[in-house]
Amino acid sequence: MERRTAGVTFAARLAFEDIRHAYGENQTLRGVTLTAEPGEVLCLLGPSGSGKTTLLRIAAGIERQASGRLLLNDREIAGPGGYLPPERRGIGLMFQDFALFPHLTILDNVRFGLTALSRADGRREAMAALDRVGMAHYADNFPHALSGGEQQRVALARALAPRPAVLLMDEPFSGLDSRLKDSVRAETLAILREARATAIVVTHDAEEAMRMGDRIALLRDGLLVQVGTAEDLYHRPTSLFAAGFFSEINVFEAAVANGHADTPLGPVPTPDLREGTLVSVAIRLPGVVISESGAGVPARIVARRFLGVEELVTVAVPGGGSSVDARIRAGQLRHGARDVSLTVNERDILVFENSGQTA
Ligand SMILES: Nc1ncnc2c1ncn2[C@@H]1O[C@H](COP(=O)(O)OP(=O)(O)OP(=O)(O)O)[C@@H](O)[C@H]1O
Repeated sequence: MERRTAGVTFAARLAFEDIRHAYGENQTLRGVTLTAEPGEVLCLLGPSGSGKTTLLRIAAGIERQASGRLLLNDREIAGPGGYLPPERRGIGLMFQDFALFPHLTILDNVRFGLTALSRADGRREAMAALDRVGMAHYADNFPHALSGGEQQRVALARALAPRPAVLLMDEPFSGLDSRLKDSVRAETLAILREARATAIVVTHDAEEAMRMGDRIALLRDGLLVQVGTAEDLYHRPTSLFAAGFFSEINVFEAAVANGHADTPLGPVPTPDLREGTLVSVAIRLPGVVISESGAGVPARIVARRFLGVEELVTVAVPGGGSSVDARIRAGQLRHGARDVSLTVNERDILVFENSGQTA
């Protein structure tokens, strides 16, 4: 009997080439070019409505793009040259609610995608997939007997059982409570690594993207803003938007004068920018250092919020107009402290030329 995924290499390259799509007047994707490399976990990150799910639906073949090409291992699977229907792509899907069929056993749920196999082969493959996620002993149970995290693992087994060349996951952990989320996420990542699957994971949570992704593709309004490792996006964001997505920041607008941009926290050198250039200076919250004695910009504490390990402090800077936020180690500042001075860690300052973008 023919294997449904026969001929497909496990761990494939999936390339989006200038993908455009619209729903009526709404331009959802405006030319996205992006490649998921074999065996990597690529996270699609972006705010609600940025086009992440649409891109995933196009990859799966549920949606057909208006223009552009989709290539699986250099073979065009959607585009002017042809269109391969979803069931022949060897691309697996795991959606947000990962709904298991309540009336089927765990084994039958996993076997569901293996209909091209003989009964015995289907059972063997499904058991192997369940074993991989540590759920083989639940094979004869029904979904309602399982916790949310266990159900998620079964859903992962179901998605991996047909050995997809690429696995697409849309907010796969959003249904789990936050305590469970961390462990299930770590387990999922380990299973993806072991299966050496290429995976594209959609999330709107930057920390989740940093935890899971070998690389992260940041989307906004249907455009790819930046793609790179977590370190690239955190340390070298190319826009104020990217900076604001990966860290909490204070933002100050300024015009470059005498090689500096003036901020309420002091002048920031801008050696590469022309005089008069309008810039946004972003200062990460943990980069604002507060002390009760010592040099720095004088400021007054206006609010403090205890957050456990850290404390969120809001200070007013005389003549600064707006307030400044800082994240400090809890207990570092005396209870009742009022007049303080501020300095800034250089590595937490980012300067962006203004081009009409907002955080
Ligand atoms: N079937 C549809 N019909 C009409 N408009 C749609 C449809 N699907 C998506 N859209 C619109 O396309 C845009 C992008 O949606 P998409 O779901 O791809 O974004 P997203 O980044 O995944 O957002 P979220 O995180 O909220 O799921 C949105 O403005 C959305 O309203």
